[in-house]
Amino acid sequence: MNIGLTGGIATGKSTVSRLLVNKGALLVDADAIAREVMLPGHPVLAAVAEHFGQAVMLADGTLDRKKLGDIVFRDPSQRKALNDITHPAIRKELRERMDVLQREHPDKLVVVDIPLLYESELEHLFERVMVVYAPERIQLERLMERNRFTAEEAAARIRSQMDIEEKKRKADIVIDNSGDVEETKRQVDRFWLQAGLA
Ligand SMILES: CC(C)(COP(=O)(O)OP(=O)(O)OC[C@H]1O[C@@H](n2cnc3c(N)ncnc32)[C@H](O)[C@@H]1O)[C@@H](O)C(=O)NCCC(=O)NCCS
Ligand SMILES: Nc1ncnc2c1ncn2[C@@H]1O[C@H](COP(=O)(O)OP(=O)(O)OP(=O)(O)O)[C@@H](O)[C@H]1O
Repeated sequence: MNIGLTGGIATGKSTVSRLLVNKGALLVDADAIAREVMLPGHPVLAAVAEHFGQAVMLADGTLDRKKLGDIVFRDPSQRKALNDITHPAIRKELRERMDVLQREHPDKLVVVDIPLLYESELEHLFERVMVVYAPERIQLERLMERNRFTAEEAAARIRSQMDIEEKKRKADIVIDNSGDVEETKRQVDRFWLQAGLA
């Protein structure tokens, strides 16, 4: 069995995926793969440097993530360019890892955490989609706190994704993470029972 796990930036996807892993689920993490393809030596990083120029590279040959983020979260056409370069490789790796885990562990729940699942129209890959929800006000607060972003920087990132209310409407399963983590854990436990995984 598999689920796609999504939500908005900083709504709590990592928090919920950790709770699911603690219960025995296996995790594929798109953000982690996105970081791997940006490591020195990877052709995706070379293509990023080619498109955005040396200004987004640090002296040691690694990506200046802050600089690239400032560009792409401000400018939709540059964001599209980055997505066009990175997403095919991320998607391929994601599918491969998901297939291997499902083949090797047919009895386990495979959770695939993808921030841009709906934006990239990847619903068809999953039996069900779980959305981790928190209203935009809380999303903004947590994002500013965690990343030390200004309100403007945090809002630009939120605006670069589909509205969290729309994701909630599309979801097969909603985990509301606007309360404390204990409340979220209770919802995850309930899902686990209802899905027959206990
Ligand atoms: C622009 C980059 C370098 C900024 O790095 P930074 O360390 O500041 O952020 P990080 O990678 O931790 O991402 C944080 C969150 O931002 C959001 N986000 C990232 N990229 C995008 C994007 N292209 N569009 C919308 N939201 C995005 C996601 O919710 C993600 O969880 C980085 O996000 C990146 O390489 N993005 C392109 C790949 C991608 O789309 N990743 C997200 C989905 S797999
Ligand atoms: N229920 C909660 N109560 C208070 N803080 C929370 C709660 N859930 C998550 N947080 C905090 O909010 C921030 C965002 O959570 P988390 O990293 O799980 O979100 P995410 O959706 O995985 O983020 P991203 O989209 O950036 O990958 C973190 O600093 C986390 O510690």
